[in-house]
Amino acid sequence: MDAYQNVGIRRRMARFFRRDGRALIFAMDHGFEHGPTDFEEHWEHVNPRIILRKVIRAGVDGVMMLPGLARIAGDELRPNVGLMIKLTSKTELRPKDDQLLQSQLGFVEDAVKLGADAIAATVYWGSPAEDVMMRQFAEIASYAHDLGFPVVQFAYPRGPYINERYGKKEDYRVVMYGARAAVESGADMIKTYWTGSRETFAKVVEAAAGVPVLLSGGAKTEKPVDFLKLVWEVIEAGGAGAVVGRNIFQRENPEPFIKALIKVVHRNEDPEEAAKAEGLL
Ligand SMILES: O=C(COP(=O)(O)O)[C@@H](O)[C@H](O)[C@H](O)COP(=O)(O)O
Repeated sequence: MDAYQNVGIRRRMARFFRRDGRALIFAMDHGFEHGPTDFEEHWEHVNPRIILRKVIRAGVDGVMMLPGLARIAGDELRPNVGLMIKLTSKTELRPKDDQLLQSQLGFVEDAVKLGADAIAATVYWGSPAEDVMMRQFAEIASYAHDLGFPVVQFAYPRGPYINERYGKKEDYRVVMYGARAAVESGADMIKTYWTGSRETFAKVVEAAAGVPVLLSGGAKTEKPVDFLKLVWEVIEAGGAGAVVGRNIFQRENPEPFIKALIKVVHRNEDPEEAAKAEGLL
C-alpha cells in the first residue's frame, strides 16, 4: 500500500515540477483571502476564465485555487497544468484578532472530485491558533497521503511572540523555522516568504531538507523586472520556483511577463535579458 501511495505522490508532484525540479504556479485565491478589490487594477481578471486562459496560454506549470473557483472554471486547465486546491482560508472581514486563524473550507474528497493534483493548507506558525491549524493540516495530510496526493503547506509564521522575539516575520530565522516545521509536519511542498537575500533564503532551502521550497509572490512590483530579479535570487538560492498571484493578474498584459518568468525559473536566464526579450524593458 505504501509503495502505491508514494508512486501516486511522485506522479502528481511531477504535474507541477518540470525535469529541472522547478515550477511556476499561478495563485488565484485573492478574491476570498484579500477581497475582490485585489482585481480592481484589471477588473476583467476577476473572471477566473479570462485570467486562466491567459496564464495557461503563457505556459504556467500549475494553478492554485480554492474549491469554488476550481468548480466554476477548473475545466479551463489543460491536462499538462497541475491543479493545487487549497482547503483553508480566511477573509479580511473577520475581526482582526481572529485573522491569525485559517479555517477549513473544504475537504480532501472535494479536491479529489475536482481533479486536484495536490492539496494545500496554510499554517500560521506562531499564531495563538497554531494548534487548530496544526490539527487541520495533520488531518488533511493524513487523508491526502493515504490517497496518494501530495500536500502543500503554506508555512507562514505570524503571531505576536514572533514580533516580540525576532522583530519581523520575514527574519530568515523565522521563515526557516516555519519551513522546517512544515517538513516535520509532513509537507511535500512548501510555500513561504522571501527573506531579503539569497544567502538567507538558501538557509531556508537547506532547513527544508530536500522538500521543494516555493516563493509566495507578494505585492506587485512597479517594474516587472524587479519581480523577475527576486525570482532569480530564489532560484539561485536553491528555491524550487514561485507561486504568483498579484504580480500576474494585476498586470494589464500578463502573458509576456509570465514568459519572462518561465525563462528565469526554467532556463536560468538573466532577469534583465528575459525582460528585454519579452518587451518588458
Ligand atoms: O498566501 C496568500 C495570502 O498571503 P498573505 O496573507 O497576503 O501574506 C495567498 O492569498 C496568495 O495565494 C499568495 O500570497 C500568492 O499570491 P501573491 O502574493 O503572489 O499575490
